[in-house]
Amino acid sequence: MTGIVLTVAQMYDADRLAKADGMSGVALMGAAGRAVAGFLLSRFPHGGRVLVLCGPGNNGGDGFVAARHLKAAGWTVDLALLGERSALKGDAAHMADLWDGPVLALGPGVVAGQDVIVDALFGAGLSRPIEGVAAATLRRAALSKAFKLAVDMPSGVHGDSGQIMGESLAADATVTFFRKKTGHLLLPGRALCGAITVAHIGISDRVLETIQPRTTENTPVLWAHLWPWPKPTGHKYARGHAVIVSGGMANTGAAVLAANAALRIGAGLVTVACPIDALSVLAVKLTAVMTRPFADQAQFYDILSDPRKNVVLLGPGSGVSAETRRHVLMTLAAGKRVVLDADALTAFTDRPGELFEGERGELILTPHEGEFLRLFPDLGPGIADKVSRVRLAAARVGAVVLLKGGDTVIADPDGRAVITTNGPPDLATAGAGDVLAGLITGLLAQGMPLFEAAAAADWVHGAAASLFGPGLTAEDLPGLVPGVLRQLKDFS
Ligand SMILES: NC(=O)C1=CN([C@@H]2O[C@H](COP(=O)(O)OP(=O)(O)OC[C@H]3O[C@@H](n4cnc5c(N)ncnc54)[C@H](OP(=O)(O)O)[C@@H]3O)[C@@H](O)[C@H]2O)[C@@H](O)CC1
Ligand SMILES: [K+]
Repeated sequence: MTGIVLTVAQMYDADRLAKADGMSGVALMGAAGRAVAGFLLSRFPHGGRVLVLCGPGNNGGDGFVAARHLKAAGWTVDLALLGERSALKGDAAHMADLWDGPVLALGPGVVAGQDVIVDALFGAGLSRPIEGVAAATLRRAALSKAFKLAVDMPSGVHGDSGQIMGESLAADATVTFFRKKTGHLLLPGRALCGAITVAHIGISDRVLETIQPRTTENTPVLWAHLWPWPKPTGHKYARGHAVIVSGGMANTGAAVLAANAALRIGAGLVTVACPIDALSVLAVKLTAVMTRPFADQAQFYDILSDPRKNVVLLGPGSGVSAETRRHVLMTLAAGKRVVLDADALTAFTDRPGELFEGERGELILTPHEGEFLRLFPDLGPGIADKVSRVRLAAARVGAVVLLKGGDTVIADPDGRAVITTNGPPDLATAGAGDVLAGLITGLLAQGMPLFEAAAAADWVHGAAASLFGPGLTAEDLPGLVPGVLRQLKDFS
């Protein structure tokens, strides 16, 4: 059960189920606080001076535990609490009673040259924007050169959405418990967590059988077993035939990027279908990729009629037009596996229903945020976290939806979702989306299931970009794929 990510509500369920199974709240909190202290003891073996910022709930309770262990290990510990000590309840009150040092009143003045700041103000229970003295203290702490360790979540980051509520404190590292939460992986939250350690605090994995989480971090564990490695007995026709529809003469670049990517990731054959005027341009740019011109709809349909052509990518460079719309609808009706990107999505602005009606083959949509909002104007960022939004869209259209970004989310209509975290910022470059669409198309040609193909392609895209680093352009990406495939082959 690797890579599983929980919502805040699911984490509270895990807590409840662990307690029903005999774990005590004090034992859980004791383990959580010990894990925080343990992180610092191994990171700073010579000790130091630490400030522990404690909030009024159980996140603060973890802070009291960590403070006690650090003091016992010889650290100089300053501890500051938001609110009255007498207002603490339950396990947090118990842990505060075990703390035998002074308790300062929280305020900016408590930040005073410490080596480490432990942020145990708010975790899963953050319920409104941070204001007042808590916000002022976090702002002051942000100016400190101290190493900042967040307990569970950086305070101010919402555990589900990763959004900042009012104020926040960027951490150098975060210690969370049992499993990561979606807010650790979605932006901007992920950027505030630093390196994340998941500590085991005695909750059994068995609780997951009841909780049935549906979200995972995108790693090869999810899909490497389905990777379509070529077989010794195979031939190119067994590896599928992808069709990529190009735009006209002035818009061939996107299809070229996608076609090269599809071939690199292993599609047996790739044909770029193009308007007649684009043929001479494409013929110069493509060698292993075939070209096939069409003059009208009948000829376009003729290209689709070959049953060996099993997947079609439309959208990159195709133009937002009635013709693009017609091509999409014809391809869907032909029962092919279809990848829709860019203009093929925008062409259905205000009429997305047309995409989702009638009999059709398997479909995946790969919008960026703007394209997503054109198709699903009621599923904007304001309504829920990104995972929930994409999941709703996928269920509505009965298609896999991949919403791009630094925190790409992919959802299947059956409710599964993944969050991709390996893409470096260098991927924000022209044409990178065309390469991604091509990678997905190439895996679909080889018969990989849609959801896993999208996740695998997105991960390979991120890994390829990471191999290159700064200065990356989209043209570099297909050539980096073999290096990633070699790593994957060792893995699987
Ligand atoms: N689940 C588990 O298995 C385990 C969980 N553990 C730990 O428990 C943490 C969750 O604890 P929690 O539920 O007590 O929530 P927490 O984050 O302390 O905040 C709630 C308090 O803050 C207050 N408050 C909220 N927002 C506020 C604001 N903006 N400004 C001001 N106040 C605000 C809120 O007030 P209220 O909304 O009730 O008025 C309430 O008093 C979790 O992150 C982990 O660290 C571990 O011990 C191990 C096992
Ligand atoms: K915190």
